[in-house]
Amino acid sequence: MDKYLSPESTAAIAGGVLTHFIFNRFEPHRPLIWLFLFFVPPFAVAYGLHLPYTSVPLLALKHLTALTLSVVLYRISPLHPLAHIPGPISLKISNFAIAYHSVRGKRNVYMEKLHRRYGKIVRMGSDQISFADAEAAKILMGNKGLPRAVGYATAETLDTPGSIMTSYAAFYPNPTKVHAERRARWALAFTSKAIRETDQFLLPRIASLMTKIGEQKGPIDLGRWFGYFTFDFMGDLFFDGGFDMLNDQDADGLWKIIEDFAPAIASLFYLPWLTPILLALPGAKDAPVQKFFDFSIKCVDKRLAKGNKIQDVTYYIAGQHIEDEDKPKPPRNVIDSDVQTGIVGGSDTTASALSNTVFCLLMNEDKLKKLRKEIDGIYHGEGVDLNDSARLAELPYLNACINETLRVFPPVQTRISRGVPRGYGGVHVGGVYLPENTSMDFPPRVIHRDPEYFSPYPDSWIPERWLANADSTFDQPFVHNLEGFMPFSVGPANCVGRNLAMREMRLVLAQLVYKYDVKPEQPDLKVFEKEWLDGLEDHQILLKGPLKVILTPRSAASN
Ligand code: HEM
Repeated sequence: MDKYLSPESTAAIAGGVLTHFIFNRFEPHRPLIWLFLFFVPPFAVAYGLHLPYTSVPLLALKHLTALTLSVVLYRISPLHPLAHIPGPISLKISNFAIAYHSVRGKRNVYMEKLHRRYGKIVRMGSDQISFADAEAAKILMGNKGLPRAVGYATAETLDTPGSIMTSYAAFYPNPTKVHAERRARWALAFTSKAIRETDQFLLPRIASLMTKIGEQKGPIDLGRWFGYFTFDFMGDLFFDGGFDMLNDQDADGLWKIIEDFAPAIASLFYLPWLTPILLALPGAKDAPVQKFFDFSIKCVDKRLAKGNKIQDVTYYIAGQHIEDEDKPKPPRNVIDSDVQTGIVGGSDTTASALSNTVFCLLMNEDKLKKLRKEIDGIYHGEGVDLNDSARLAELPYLNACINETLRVFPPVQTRISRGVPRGYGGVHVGGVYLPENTSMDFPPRVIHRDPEYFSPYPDSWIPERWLANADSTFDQPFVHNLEGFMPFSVGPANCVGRNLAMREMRLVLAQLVYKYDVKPEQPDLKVFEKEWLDGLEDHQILLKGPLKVILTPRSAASN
């Protein structure tokens, strides 16, 4: 006992608790300050108590143990400001646990389980909660809501400060203003007229996709082809072309790079302090994310060299539309980070939605037939060109299939995030108090499958629930509350590419279903389903296993 209560032990333990207090109160972010706080106190104790310096390692061990224990006990204690939010102890102790689930890619399934157990609000980290409540989401992401969580600092490197995503994050002094400026430029690129004009790239890309998939011999991974298509289209949209994955099938291995960095980026979101440390390590320059940055910087170089004659998305986000010489234009690093956000955010999401829609149709042959009947009907009955986006937008069953996929398998599965900024003073919502520095995820997948918003069979893919008079087709009380549908998020920072994505998906699905008979390579649907669901990995980017299908061109007779 004496040993533990010796003056040096008492001083080391007090130092550990004091260090915890300093971390908690001032949140120092610089690794040098941490090193100072970890290792200087043991030296100070040795010096103050006239102990030999050989005692420092043991003192350091006691200091760090006391610090760790103090942190852990505080985080699970009733004194913690998030103590009123239920959740498993393993998650309360540290953000490492949720970061681990993010690396594994099963955060979606895990969060779903936790919400079923604990309710709409779950503590999932020392300063993190998951909030599966549509009303709260609407308030907290609305016009007077909160900015994005500090986790977006992960994307802040010297090369990429402040994309449209990160500019709206809680660590900026005035995120609302900074984001509104960025968003205004982006919005110009996504007006209805601008979207219509993208048909000049979109339609040839879809034609190429349809031809290429038809040319392949044997079963194909259709999800991969959707990825090539959406990526090429983003190249057209941002860089006046130049990506050619449909032709070279990703000879540069760019999809692989994105798949490689997704788990790391997803988990670092919960540990933003770790990013600068990792970036300082030797070899960081070879990290997959750095390769992606290098690639996109070269693309921006080439695009900017072409000047302001091309009115693509980069034209607006680079401020090439600003004629007044005196008005400031976005700096190059902002253009780079905006472009990076756009090409990943616009390609992976749409490819995921397309792949999941095809998967669901393959699992439900009757619904695939129904969709085909609708498409054949307008093509043969009305002579509608299947490039006519406006007409496709009116098709009830096509839209029902897409919406139902976005509901059951939203491409952004569990993390639309917001944070209460430091110094903001905390917020009250739906009877819950969220102190400052709280980060929260709104998980679309969990909200969309809540029977309070969609019922009956909220986990099942039933496009009929989106049709007029749907209530009469169900044998149980019918709920269809669009407040609980947010695949593109809500509020001033919702998805700017929503209408374009819907246009892409309608065109691709209509033409695919019209032109090809699609069957899963795996004849046993139970196995096919299991393999597909097991292969879905939620790393914010939704990674997918192969969607192996056999395509047969529909003969003129069967059309
Ligand atoms: C099915 C396809 C898509 C889905 C499900 C989707 C979903 C989302 C979600 C959930 C957000 C986060 C919003 C928030 O934090 O509140 C977002 C933001 C964003 N998306 Fe999409 N997206 C899709 C396609 C696209 C496309 C095609 C583009 C265009 C290139 C795009 C560009 C963006 C941008 C720039 C933001 C940031 C908006 C802002 O901060 O103001 N997305 N998207």
